[in-house]
Order: sequence, then C-alpha cells, then structure tokens
Amino acid sequence: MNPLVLMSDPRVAAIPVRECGEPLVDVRDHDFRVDPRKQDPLGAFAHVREGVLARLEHVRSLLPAGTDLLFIEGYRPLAVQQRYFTEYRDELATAHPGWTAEQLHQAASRYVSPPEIAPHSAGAAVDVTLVDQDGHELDLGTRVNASPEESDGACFTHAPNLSDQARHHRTLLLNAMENAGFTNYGTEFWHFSVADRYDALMRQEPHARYGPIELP
Ligand SMILES: C[C@@H](N)C(=O)N[C@H](C)C(=O)O
Repeated sequence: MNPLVLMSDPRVAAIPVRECGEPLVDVRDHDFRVDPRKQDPLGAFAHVREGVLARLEHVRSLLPAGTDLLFIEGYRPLAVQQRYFTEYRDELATAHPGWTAEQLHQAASRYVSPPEIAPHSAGAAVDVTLVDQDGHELDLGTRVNASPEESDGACFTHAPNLSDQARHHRTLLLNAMENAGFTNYGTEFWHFSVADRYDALMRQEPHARYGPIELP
C-alpha cells in the first residue's frame, strides 16, 4: 500500500504538465451506466479524456460477472472546482477557528483538490462505484462523496472501520481500477485518475499528460 500523499503536497503541484491534447469524450455515448446525481446543463460531468474512457472500458472487462461500474462524475469545470474547494475550506474554518490558513488548505485537500492541480478539471479523474446487474449500488462502506467528517474517516480507501462485505467490494473496485492503469486517491475510495499530476507523482513519471482543459 502506498503512503497517503495529499493533493496539497507541494510535490504534486511541482510536476510539470506536457499537455497531450487528447479530447474530452462523453461516456454516455459509450454504453456506460451513468448516475445522474452530478448532472449539469452542459453534461460536463459525463466527459473524460479519450484515454480515460478506454481504461474505464478495460475496468468493466476486469470486474466479476454480475458486477458493473457506475460512473458518477468525470470532468468538472475549474469554476466549480474552485467553489467546492472554497465551500469546504470555509466549513472547516468554522468548525476549527484556531487552524491556520495552511492547516485549512491541507485538511480541505483530503476531500477536494486545490483548483490549481485539480484532476477532474483536467478530464483525468472519475468518481465511480460498483453496482449489481440490476444497477443497485453495492455496499462500499459509505455513500460516494461522504466527507471525512460525515463518515468518521470511513471514506478513506483503507479505513479500518468497515464491514467485511464493504472491504471486499472496495478491493474489487480498487484492483480493477489499478489493473487498468488508474491511481486511487487514498482519502476517497471512489476517486481515481490517470496521467494527471497526482498520478504522475505516484508513478514517479517526470510529467503529467493531462492539464486543465475547457469543455468545447
Ligand atoms: C469532492 C470530491 N468528490 C472530489 O472530487 N474530490 C477530489 C479529491 C477532487 O476534488 O479532485
């Protein structure tokens, strides 16, 4: 198991981006199960880089029969990422009035990436979970997008406070995603990325291939 590196770690922002120019594509055109909870008027949430889509297709082929991937969120415009980050940091500031700006930045990055390095805004990240053949979500211990506060830390991928069944389902998801080339963010069992700065750092690659991108 890799040591947990937070998105706020200066080594993430220090990774240079050599943008490869791959386009964003809509997973809804490719027969995926797509959950509407993050739906937006432009359908931004359903977009990912072409290479991310190919890896997601690979993941589906690796999952056991009767189990499928549920796609929840991919691309996130920078302005939305900025709003999520500020809102969560402000929530923490209210709960912890004594914390410094640095402490707040670091704690916020457990749950939302700082906008300047955001994997979702590069089209490089996906939030996914598992469903059965009828589309019912499997028990992975917490709801997707539960914060560390809400879940008492159970959102962390390798949290100790999980049932055997939830741990088993997380292992299925993690193994399939990692074998298809994704890197998990250890504070969120549902968040995976490819070829962004975080993934590059974790794989000791010299640069990222996906940087910030606009929806066409
Ligand atoms: C807010 C949560 N769903 C999320 O996407 N977190 C990751 C770390 C991110 O903001 O990139």
